[in-house]
Amino acid sequence: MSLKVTDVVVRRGVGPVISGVSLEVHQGSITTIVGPNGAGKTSLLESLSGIIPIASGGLEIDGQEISTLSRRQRSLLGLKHVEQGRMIFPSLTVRENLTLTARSKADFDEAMSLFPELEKRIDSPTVLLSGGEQQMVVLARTFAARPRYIMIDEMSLGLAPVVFLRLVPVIQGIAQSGVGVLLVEQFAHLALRAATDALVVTSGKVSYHGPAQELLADEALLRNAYLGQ
Ligand SMILES: Nc1ncnc2c1ncn2[C@@H]1O[C@H](COP(=O)(O)OP(=O)(O)OP(=O)(O)O)[C@@H](O)[C@H]1O
Repeated sequence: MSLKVTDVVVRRGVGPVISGVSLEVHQGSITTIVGPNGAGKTSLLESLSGIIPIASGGLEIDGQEISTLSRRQRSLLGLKHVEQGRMIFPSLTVRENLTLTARSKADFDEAMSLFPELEKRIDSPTVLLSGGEQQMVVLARTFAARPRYIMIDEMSLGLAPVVFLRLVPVIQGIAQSGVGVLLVEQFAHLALRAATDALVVTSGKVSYHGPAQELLADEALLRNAYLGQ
């Protein structure tokens, strides 16, 4: 079972921003995508979830071709995208945010169990929560919808590394429950340490796809991943 991307091309404006990217995310694994600014990481995730079109190439979820399906149809098949910025409903409480996506009490309870520290805030409007807690709500709400694959874009934006560190074991817990995770993260070292696989995207192309530990161990490759040099 996997999310399989084959030779995907994405155009924005005049030219391609993704030029033939292939990757595969297996259930229960975490793939971290790194690459310099403007490499096309966000555009890639946006094309996979259906925010922008895939110009050519294939996208399969557990063997089913979905590249021509709408964003909503892809989501219903279990492909969820946590976009940049905290997508919470600020006036709703933590409980209400989760109720929007959980289809059963069991799903609700399992999502809450990811973040015991949210229990005491469960009836607070999410606007009153810290940035880190708000991201916990975003993750819990997404997990409550029983995804098969989750793509997470720059979850740490505006957060201190130490706050992001608290989110890492939760993302690993989500993967251990059988979800395939695709992570784009500015704190690349932290995100690579949490990952099984790594993908380096430079100028819209894959320049490395392999074990995350191997990338972490290769100084030159990692420098290239950050700077595109
Ligand atoms: N809405 C848009 N319209 C047209 N071009 C865009 C748009 N958003 C991004 N681009 C262009 O697409 C290319 C890839 O950008 P993208 O944001 O996907 O890269 P990124 O790797 O996520 O970068 P960053 O790490 O800086 O967020 C860039 O050249 C960017 O200028």
